[in-house]
Amino acid sequence: MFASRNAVKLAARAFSTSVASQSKVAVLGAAGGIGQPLSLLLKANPRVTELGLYDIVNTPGVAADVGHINTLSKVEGFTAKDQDGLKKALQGAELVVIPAGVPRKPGMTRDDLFNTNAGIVRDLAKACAEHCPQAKLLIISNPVNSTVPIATEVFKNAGVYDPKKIFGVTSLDLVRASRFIGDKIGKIVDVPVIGGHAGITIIPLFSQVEGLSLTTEERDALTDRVQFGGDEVVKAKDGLGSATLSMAYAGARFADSLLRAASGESVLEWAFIRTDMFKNKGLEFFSTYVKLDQDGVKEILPLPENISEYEKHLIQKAIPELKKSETKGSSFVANSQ
Ligand SMILES: NC(=O)C1=CN([C@@H]2O[C@H](COP(=O)(O)OP(=O)(O)OC[C@H]3O[C@@H](n4cnc5c(N)ncnc54)[C@H](O)[C@@H]3O)[C@@H](O)[C@H]2O)C=CC1
Ligand SMILES: O=C([O-])CC(=O)C(=O)O
Repeated sequence: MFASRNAVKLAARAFSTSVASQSKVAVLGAAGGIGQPLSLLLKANPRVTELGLYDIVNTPGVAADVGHINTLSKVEGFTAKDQDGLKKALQGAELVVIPAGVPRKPGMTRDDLFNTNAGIVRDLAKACAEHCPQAKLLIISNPVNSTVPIATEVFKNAGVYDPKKIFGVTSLDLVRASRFIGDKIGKIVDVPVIGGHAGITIIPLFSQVEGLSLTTEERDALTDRVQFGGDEVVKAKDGLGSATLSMAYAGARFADSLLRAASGESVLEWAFIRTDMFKNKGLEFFSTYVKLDQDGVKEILPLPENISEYEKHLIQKAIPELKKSETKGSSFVANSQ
């Protein structure tokens, strides 16, 4: 009893303490492997005043369970069977987090999920554009490098697109990079990760970690581990899906950053967003360093000037891959009009 009360306090303390006036967060895919622990962490966040949980199945149980946690936020769960369930989950949302869709099995790439997840994200984005066009969208569903362009095209078609408000969540890459370096140096430091969220498009910037010295072999091995960290979990889960708990942690952290920014704090984050940074290469989306405010992205910061030659080379290799995924996503929406 005492332990569980402390656990809630500890979870609440993991987030910042002053509470914004009203912050409804909707989770689409709330009954899934990520959706459940993410809903739990959001319920423990004192900044969240209301949770709208939506999934095609099983959401009432998740809502009832999470709803017993003794923070003051209201929790409602809806399924596809409920009349206007999706609309009710979305109305009034400040943030919509989307982990809906299928996860990988061993041997698959994230792009292999496109055929199933593209349509799911397109349809959920349509509902967001209709019922909460001002909300910030946090897209977790893979392949992120394509699902963010998909949501963007949907919002453009609906005439409500604001590039400051659509985010691909790449926070898990930062969490992993920080963890793997932590193992080496014995303390937890931030490691910037830029690019995208699939294999070689994931680019950790170890050059930006103050005082870190890596041999070429260590740098190559750590870069590879961050780029293919998702595969490590897929393999270990052996057919039962991909990262869920670490993703929920990373997603809750990113949501908290946006809620803090919404309440007036100046917040710096890394996210996959619309940017002109590589416009000359025809690329529209890239994960990079952003300042957040109450409207979402306030400013996109330039890449650090002192990134290494090795990291510059990784960026050049990632750009064509990113471009391919981006075009695949936007063409999907254009062809499914
Ligand atoms: N961005 C990132 O760093 C990461 C992304 N992912 C991705 O997140 C997604 C979800 O992964 P898991 O939670 O493990 O999968 P899961 O299969 O456990 O859960 C997905 C949930 O989505 C629901 N769903 C399916 N269609 C829906 C719809 N139209 N509307 C609402 N809900 C719907 C399902 O009923 C299920 O409950 C996958 O695409 C996975 O690849 C996973 C880990 C990290
Ligand atoms: O690997 C996957 O399919 C899930 C994911 O995006 C990750 O864990 O980074």
